[in-house]
Amino acid sequence: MLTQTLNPTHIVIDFDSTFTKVEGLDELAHIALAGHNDREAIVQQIRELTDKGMNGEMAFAEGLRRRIALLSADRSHIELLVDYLRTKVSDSFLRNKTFITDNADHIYVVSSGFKEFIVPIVTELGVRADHVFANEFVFDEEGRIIGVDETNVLASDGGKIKLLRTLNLTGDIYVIGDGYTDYELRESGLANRFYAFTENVNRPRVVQVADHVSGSLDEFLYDNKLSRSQSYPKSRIKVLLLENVHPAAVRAFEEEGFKVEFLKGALDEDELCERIKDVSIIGIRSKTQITKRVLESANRLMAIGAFCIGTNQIDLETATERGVAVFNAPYSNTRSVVELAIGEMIMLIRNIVPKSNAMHTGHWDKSASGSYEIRGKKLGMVGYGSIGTQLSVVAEALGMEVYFYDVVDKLAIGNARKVRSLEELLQISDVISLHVDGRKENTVMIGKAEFDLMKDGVIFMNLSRGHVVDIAAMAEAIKSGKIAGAAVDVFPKEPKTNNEAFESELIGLSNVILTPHIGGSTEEAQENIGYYVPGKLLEYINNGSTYGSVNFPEVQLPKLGDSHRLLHIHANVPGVLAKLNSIFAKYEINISGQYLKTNELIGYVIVDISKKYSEEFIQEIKAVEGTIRFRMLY
Ligand SMILES: NC(=O)c1ccc[n+]([C@@H]2O[C@H](COP(=O)([O-])OP(=O)(O)OC[C@H]3O[C@@H](n4cnc5c(N)ncnc54)[C@H](O)[C@@H]3O)[C@@H](O)[C@H]2O)c1
Ligand SMILES: O=C(O)CC[C@@H](O)C(=O)O
Repeated sequence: MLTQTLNPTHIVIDFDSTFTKVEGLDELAHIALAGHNDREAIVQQIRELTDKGMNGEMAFAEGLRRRIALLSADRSHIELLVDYLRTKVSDSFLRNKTFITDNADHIYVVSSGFKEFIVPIVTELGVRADHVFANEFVFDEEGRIIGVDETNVLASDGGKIKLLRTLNLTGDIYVIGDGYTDYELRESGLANRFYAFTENVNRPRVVQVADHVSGSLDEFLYDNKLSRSQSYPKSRIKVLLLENVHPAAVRAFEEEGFKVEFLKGALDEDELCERIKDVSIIGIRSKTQITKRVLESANRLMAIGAFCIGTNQIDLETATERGVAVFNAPYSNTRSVVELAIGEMIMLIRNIVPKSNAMHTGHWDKSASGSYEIRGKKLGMVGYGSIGTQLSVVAEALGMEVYFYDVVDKLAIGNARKVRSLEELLQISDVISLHVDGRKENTVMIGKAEFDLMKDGVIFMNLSRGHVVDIAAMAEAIKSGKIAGAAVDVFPKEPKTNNEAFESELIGLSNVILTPHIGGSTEEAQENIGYYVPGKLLEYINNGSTYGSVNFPEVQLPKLGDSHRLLHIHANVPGVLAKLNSIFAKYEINISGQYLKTNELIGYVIVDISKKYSEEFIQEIKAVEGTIRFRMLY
């Protein structure tokens, strides 16, 4: 196994806000004061006293007595508190119950809280009752709390230090806690290390003096190479979400225990190179350019989520070569783009935009001249992918004759007709709509020559990618009357945020609808994407599955059973699998499942193995020539 045993190290763990997410005494007050007029004010007073004590800003004993005096609780409230605390055990402690149980002889809970509610909670997770050291309440005959057992050293200032001294533990002592009194054990010289525990609360003063900061128990166990529930602590996985992705995405990653940073806008290349250094997952939309330089700065990047359809903003080749998996949302906003395209073509063919603008300046221009129905008109689509095919169906339902040109031989839906060349499509269409992907080769695929081929008075729409059209040529075609109406949603240069100005030669031209790249920006689409993309990324991170990836060989893996999963990404050169297999044979590794998929650039091998293996075995796997990235899951 890759893990060491705890022996002869002892772990001393705090209870309130460490073992559980909350402060027991604060919660007891909340329960006991139910129905009391000043409940919130009193609980707040107790919280402030707790915080002062935890931050080392008030003598502990004084704070404790003042809190008890405010309490008004009895035994029945303690029972309710215990039930409540059962639901508030810190997630990482719950996950690592096996570790706690297996190492119970070396684990101590030392708390300034009270045994009456601590013992029932921690023993359920495997802590020995005789390893719990905490205060005890004094009750009156009716069971009301009237004080603290003053003979207990933990009721006095420096109580944790006095207590630990009496334990006479031999071997190293590591303290895990969120409060200053936990740090004092280290300061006193009794403990060797202090780990500031920040899963529930982050106290800057405590973090500042800590030897280490642990965002979860898994982090502590990982740092000390101890057996744990997570192969790599999720609290160390940093997710950077840019471009105002839907809050559902933030929630999905936070619920998973990842560290999430959220920005409304995009970042330029220099900023991104700096910010991406310690990021494991990045989420972007269409504006963030993930260039080769950005990828080379990304030391820990495992996956990119494009919260949109297009992935042309990502250097996919470099991402693949560096073993970074890319996922997008291929259908989540398709319908939104289609609906906008339909609405716009009707507005344009009816010449509504100049008429509406005139009305806003007080001009009434009632006339049918230059206004048409879309029924019976020829719609020519360039690109017959997800959006093209969906638009084809809706346009046909509105009575249009649909034609399309695609570089790939696509099956026509309904009565849509395939044409053999772009030129032919441009020549026959009354309405032309671009729905090609953003590959580099499509740069300026529509320029002066293509506009010249179009019918006079054509309606032209681009809701695909900005670089596909020569904007100067388009502006000329509008001014000359070749184009009678145009809708443009995407531009060669788009502002990074809503605060940046938009500049274009199309500004001010008649019967032109300009929209700020919002074809896919509906509440429905953004919410769909906000769930879909994190789902894909989490499947990859947690399970290794790459189904739906735009650059990785696709594998849909079964859930990890009672084994460890080894994920090996390597350059697609002959012989890697054979080398890996020879290492498995050499170390007599028991394999329960093996999967391999390759694409032009990389191979992706997934092997489920029994939990018994050595560090040397792992090192040898990592050293196989051609290895790009390696990780373990369990
Ligand atoms: N405006 C927006 O907010 C918005 C929203 C979603 C998607 N998009 C963009 O719309 C475009 C289409 O999206 P999709 O989901 O339908 O993509 P898709 O990949 O399903 O379809 C693109 C189609 O274009 C074809 N194609 C590529 N180059 C071509 C060329 N030169 N000539 C003819 N056909 C060509 C492809 O073969 C493919 O069938 C993409 O660029 C996408 O980024 C924009
Ligand atoms: O939301 C975006 O930024 C991009 C929308 C669209 O262009 C896409 O590719 O899905």
